[in-house]
Amino acid sequence: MGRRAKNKQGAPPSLDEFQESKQRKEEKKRQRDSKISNSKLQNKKVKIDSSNNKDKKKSKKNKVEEDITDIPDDLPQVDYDELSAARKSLFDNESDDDNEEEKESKLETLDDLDNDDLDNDEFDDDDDDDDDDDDDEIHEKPMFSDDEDFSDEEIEKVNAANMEEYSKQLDLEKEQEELEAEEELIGLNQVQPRAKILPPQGEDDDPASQTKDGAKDLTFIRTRMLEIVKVLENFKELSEEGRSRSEYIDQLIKDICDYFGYNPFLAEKLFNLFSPSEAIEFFEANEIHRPVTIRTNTLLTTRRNLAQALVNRGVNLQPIGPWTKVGLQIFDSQVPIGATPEYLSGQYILQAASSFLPVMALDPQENERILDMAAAPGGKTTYISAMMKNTGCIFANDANKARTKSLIANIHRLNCTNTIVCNYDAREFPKIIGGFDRILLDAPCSGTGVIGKDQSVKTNRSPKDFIDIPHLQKQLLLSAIDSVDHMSTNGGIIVYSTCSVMVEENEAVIDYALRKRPNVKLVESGLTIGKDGFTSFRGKTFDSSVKLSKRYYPHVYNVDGFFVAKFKKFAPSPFDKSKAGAFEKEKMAREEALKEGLISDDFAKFDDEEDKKIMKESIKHSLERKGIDPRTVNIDKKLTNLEEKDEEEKKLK
Ligand SMILES: C[S@@+](CC[C@H](N)C(=O)[O-])C[C@H]1O[C@@H](n2cnc3c(N)ncnc32)[C@H](O)[C@@H]1O
Repeated sequence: MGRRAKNKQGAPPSLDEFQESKQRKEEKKRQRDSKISNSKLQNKKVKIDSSNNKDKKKSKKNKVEEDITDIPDDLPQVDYDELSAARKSLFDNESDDDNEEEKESKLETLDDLDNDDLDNDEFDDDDDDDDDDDDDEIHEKPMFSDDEDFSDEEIEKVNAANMEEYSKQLDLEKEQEELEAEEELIGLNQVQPRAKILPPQGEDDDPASQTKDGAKDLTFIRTRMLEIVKVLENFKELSEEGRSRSEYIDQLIKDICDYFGYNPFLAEKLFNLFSPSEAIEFFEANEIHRPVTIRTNTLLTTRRNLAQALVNRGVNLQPIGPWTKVGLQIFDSQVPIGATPEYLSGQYILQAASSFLPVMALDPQENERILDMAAAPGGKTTYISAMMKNTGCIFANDANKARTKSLIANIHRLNCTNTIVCNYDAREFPKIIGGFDRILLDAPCSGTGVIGKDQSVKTNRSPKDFIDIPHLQKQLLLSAIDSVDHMSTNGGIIVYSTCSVMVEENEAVIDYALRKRPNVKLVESGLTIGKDGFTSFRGKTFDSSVKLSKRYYPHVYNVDGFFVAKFKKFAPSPFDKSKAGAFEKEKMAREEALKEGLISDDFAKFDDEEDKKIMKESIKHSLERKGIDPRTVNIDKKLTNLEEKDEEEKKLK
């Protein structure tokens, strides 16, 4: 786990707020950088007078107020005094403004809330303090107008009342601490000339990178990362003579591993996606949880009614942003969000904001036949169902039987009556059934977009994953394409999505599908936010239409890292009627990939010896569970029998 994750962070701001705050931070960072550079050039000790700082703080606050009044009309009016904000950026050497600190202190309470989507135990807490009085209040004091949906002002007014208590908690001590840290950092930059930031040639690391007891000095490492980024962005002027760009990059990646806790392979892969400074922003964003968000189940309620009910229970919330009419962001709550009567009766689902996007791109219509190929635990299936107003038919499939339990539970809770759950390897489609109007393939992936939620990704991913996973994704996508009806009146649509930021799992997969299935094309996703997909990456060029796909990053949009691409099938293909199942497809794909040199011989093979050991253990446990002493059974023979049976089944297939 990374250092900042350990110091558990509060929930960051809403998407719009996040982007505005980001712009302000960047401007301040630029000013700060030039200030530090000047001070270094002059090699003078910068004395920070605390009274000056107070003035500076005041003027900063005035500046923010000016900024707020400058918000264009088309953006939602955000009252910064009422909103929660992301924790102070690791590389932001100064506090943004007083409001930010105020927001931070308000958010301390949010540390208990976790945005682990649908399976979150914390939210499933049954400790529900709601009582009937609260419900009565809903009827006695309607807080929202009768419009179809509420206005942002309405929500903010109510939130203001709820948040008043928190807004009084301005933490002056914290402000002072931050100013001291700022002073210290400027001092550090001064005594360590930029020219000498790399360890001396031939030495493993700078002795100063360790504390007295031999541990990594994280303050030193953090400062060095910042300095290396500056050098890389102005290499000609700032690099040390005789040191190459790759030496700086190597050191930076080592520091990223030490500071944030990634394995070197993944750190480098992620680093390569961005400019050096943006990479640091990305790594930083992975240290904080994304905001807690819920999706209104419009089969049972409206967002306005839901918001009113939750606000009356003491939940501080706000619409996520203008791009969704069903999402609400939760700032904090006096009741467990996963156990309110509204939750239990299916009026909402805890769902990451980015998970709305593929369904919005799919744009399901009433009375259509839709396949959700990898559906568990059902966040997207239930949204599709709501968009179809419970008409038509959804096949919600998942290969993992255990996971279909939570899929079924969510479908029931959210009252989706147009859904059939099935449990196939989705590569079996269209052999099982084809001719769908639309298909969503929310593919299994490496999870590199959701590191903020699952820190284990930092150390678990290896080069093999980025061969095996895309290999499966490609087969699944071809199956999706072959299972769609190109004659569908309004459909013929396939949406491919992942919660990964890796090119191998995204652009490379959809480019592969375009090459293998010339009867599909990429079309506009209809999504109003997102960065364009890459059309080239590190020497690889993709079809120019790949630009139509959308990328989402935590540091840009304050949502999970995500990828969405929308295809339209306009002609049949010989594969539509293919009776090849998963086994044949895997075989064909493997042969093809071997020919193309995409995979090596040991690809997706198991270590037979290792495998045998595990199987023996499992047979032993299974005997014990049945009350049989394993010593009385010939386990080797049992294993051989099992292997023979397996081989026979394969042959039969
Ligand atoms: C990203 S998750 C899906 C999340 C889901 N769409 C949602 O919104 O709740 C990917 C899913 O793919 C499933 N999966 C993995 N391999 C599969 C395959 N070959 N066929 C079908 N499903 C598969 C996994 O069990 C996992 O539930």
